[in-house]
Amino acid sequence: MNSQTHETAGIAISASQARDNSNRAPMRMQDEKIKLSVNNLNLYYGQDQALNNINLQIPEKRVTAFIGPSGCGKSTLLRCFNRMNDLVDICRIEGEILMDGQNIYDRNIDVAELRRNVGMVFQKPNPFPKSIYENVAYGLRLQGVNSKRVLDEVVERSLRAAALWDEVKDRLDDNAFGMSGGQQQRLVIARAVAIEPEVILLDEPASALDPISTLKVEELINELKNDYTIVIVTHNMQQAARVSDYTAFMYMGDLIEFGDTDTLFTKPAKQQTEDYITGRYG
Ligand SMILES: Nc1ncnc2c1ncn2[C@@H]1O[C@H](COP(=O)(O)OP(=O)(O)OP(=O)(O)O)[C@@H](O)[C@H]1O
Repeated sequence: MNSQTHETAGIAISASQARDNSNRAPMRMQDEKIKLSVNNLNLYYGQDQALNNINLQIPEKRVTAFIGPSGCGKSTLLRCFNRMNDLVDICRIEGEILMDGQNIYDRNIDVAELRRNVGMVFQKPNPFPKSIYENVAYGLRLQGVNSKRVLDEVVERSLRAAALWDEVKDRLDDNAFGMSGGQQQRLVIARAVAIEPEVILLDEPASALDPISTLKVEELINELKNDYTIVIVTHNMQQAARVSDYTAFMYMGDLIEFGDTDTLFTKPAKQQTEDYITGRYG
């Protein structure tokens, strides 16, 4: 063990244990198909620059985590992938983000269509004040799907995908507000999955949940990556080590280091990454 690995031993053990438990093959970026490619991205809120020349490639059907201290730009970068920042008047973007080779910031991009392909789940579960069934069916109804047979199928499939079906199948007509916080968060994930996006963005999806619900959401993320490209923002480094295949460490709007999660946590290339994962700041 070299000195760097020694110094990061606390996290290194958690990361490797987490990976031992998950049967994941070692990840190599050169073997991956790239889903999202961030090229020379600068983002400003008014006069303040929040992202500085970010270059990053997000592999398909893998989990990529963004970590870093509060205010470093993790959520801002995440929100670039479904153009949520368009809703902030003072926000301005330079550079490009390619999804399957197409710049999502091109003038002719249909942003509503983009957001159907890039679903998003927030920190606080936000079900609609409707039944469990109608929460999941919502996106399809918006698309004009009214066939009960189709909706029934999609609702069941999505709730199964979100590991929630067995818990709620006998109370689909109950209001979603009667569910626990952890169930609500899985319901919101089912709602996102129902419209079959290609990418799912998760912004601290477990930070408002108890440890058991957190574990369920983490297990769910591990399942979902079979079908979806997942990008997750988390404050919790053990969580990043447990759920992600690749990790990006950000600091003050810069992408400091990006790599496969094992390497980043056990042999970080940059001193700043090592300082952060060993708890020296943040
Ligand atoms: N809507 C906004 N208007 C102006 N500035 C913003 C806006 N949203 C974020 N910022 C600023 O951009 C910077 C990055 O914020 P961001 O929320 O992306 O960081 P973060 O790493 O996700 O933080 P946290 O972990 O605390 O959620 C911060 O300085 C923040 O104050």
